[in-house]
Amino acid sequence: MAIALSSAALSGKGTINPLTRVLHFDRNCYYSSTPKLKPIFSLSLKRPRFSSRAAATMSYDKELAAAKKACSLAARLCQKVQKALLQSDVHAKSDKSPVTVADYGSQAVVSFVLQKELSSSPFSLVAEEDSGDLRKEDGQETLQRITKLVNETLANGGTASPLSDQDVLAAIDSGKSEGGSLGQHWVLDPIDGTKGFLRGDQYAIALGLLDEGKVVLGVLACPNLPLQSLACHDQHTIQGKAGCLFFAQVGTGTYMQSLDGSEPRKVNVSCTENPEEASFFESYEAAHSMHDLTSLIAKKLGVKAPPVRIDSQAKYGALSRGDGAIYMRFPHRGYREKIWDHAAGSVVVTEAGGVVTDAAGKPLDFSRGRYLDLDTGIIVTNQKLMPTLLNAVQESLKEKASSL
Ligand SMILES: Nc1ncnc2c1ncn2[C@@H]1O[C@H](COP(=O)(O)O)[C@@H](O)[C@H]1OP(=O)(O)O
Ligand SMILES: [Mg+2]
Ligand SMILES: [Mg+2]
Ligand SMILES: [Mg+2]
Repeated sequence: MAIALSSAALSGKGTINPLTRVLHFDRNCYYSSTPKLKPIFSLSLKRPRFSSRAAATMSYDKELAAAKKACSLAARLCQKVQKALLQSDVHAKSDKSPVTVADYGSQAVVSFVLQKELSSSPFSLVAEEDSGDLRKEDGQETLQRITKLVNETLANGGTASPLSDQDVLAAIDSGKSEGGSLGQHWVLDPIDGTKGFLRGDQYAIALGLLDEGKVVLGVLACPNLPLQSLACHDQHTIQGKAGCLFFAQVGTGTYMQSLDGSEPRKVNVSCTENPEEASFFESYEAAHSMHDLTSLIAKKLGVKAPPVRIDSQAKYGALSRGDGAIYMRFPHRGYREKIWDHAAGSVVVTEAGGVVTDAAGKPLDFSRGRYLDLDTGIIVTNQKLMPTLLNAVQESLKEKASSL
């Protein structure tokens, strides 16, 4: 099927801009049985701590409900800021302050809501932002804007007593945990895809929970992601509603609902086995992932469709519902991946039947602190395609290295 997508279409707006790209998507089909792993990569789907699906379901229900509430409220805050940003003039768009306000505001809201909803449990949060700049003299005006925004958002969510500037700083700074392999730690990217946020395109509020170093639940709020599959859009389709909330709990599958609260539906990754029919996602920003390398891999695989380039962990969400079949991410030399950029996304995809590994085929290890210690890149696809993808990745990396 040939379809056309524009950055405007992907961002949930109704116009097609001159950057419209023609894309081919595989037909969506879904896993119905427990996926089996091929031995080429050393992944374990064992779920320690749980002896049954029921036990897994019971274990994190309360945490999941709190995480969904926190991310939905933070998404409202971000939407409000992005709307104001897009209505402002061109000069204001290159100003970084709106995204700063939304980043801090989102982190404060998530932190506050989790602590309030789960007040009887110890709280540890590994989050991207800290309040250092807001505590400086020239940060006071920004802090006041953030506090106002946070209070407006929480009042809409039913919290009556307003927070002070100091409460907001404390909520942001509770994200300083180092994580690790012991106990439970929340992992938050308050706005993942800041570039997309500023452009008016895709971004996500990404929240995961680690238990003994494993991601046991994840929530991805994607305010600009269309509810309909990206594979269903064409040039002539009027853009439908946008705003998706993906959530997954280990052992129970992945679900998606609209951010304004529709009934959740179970989602599954694409089951295509033929790489020629597969489409692949990658970063919109060439500075975040090597587009030349992914194009070499795609050529080797025989992928016919051009890449679908979108920002943020919205890629994991879209992949979990089968909008495309592959996600490849190869940051430039020297970049260190952080756990908050993949924790929520990885559990959303794996619970939908997908596999997430580094370029050597190893599972991502979230137990080593704030950074992921991995080999070269991150690749994501369904169980059947992974061995083929891994081969193509490793051959392409060798070719690239020998051509240098
Ligand atoms: N130089 C870089 N290389 C790779 N990723 C980056 C780089 N700079 C920022 N990022 C992070 O990449 C992620 C989004 O990438 P993409 O949209 O391309 O998938 C975000 O987490 C973004 O951080 P941030 O959360 O601050 O936006
Ligand atoms: Mg990020
Ligand atoms: Mg971020
Ligand atoms: Mg950032």
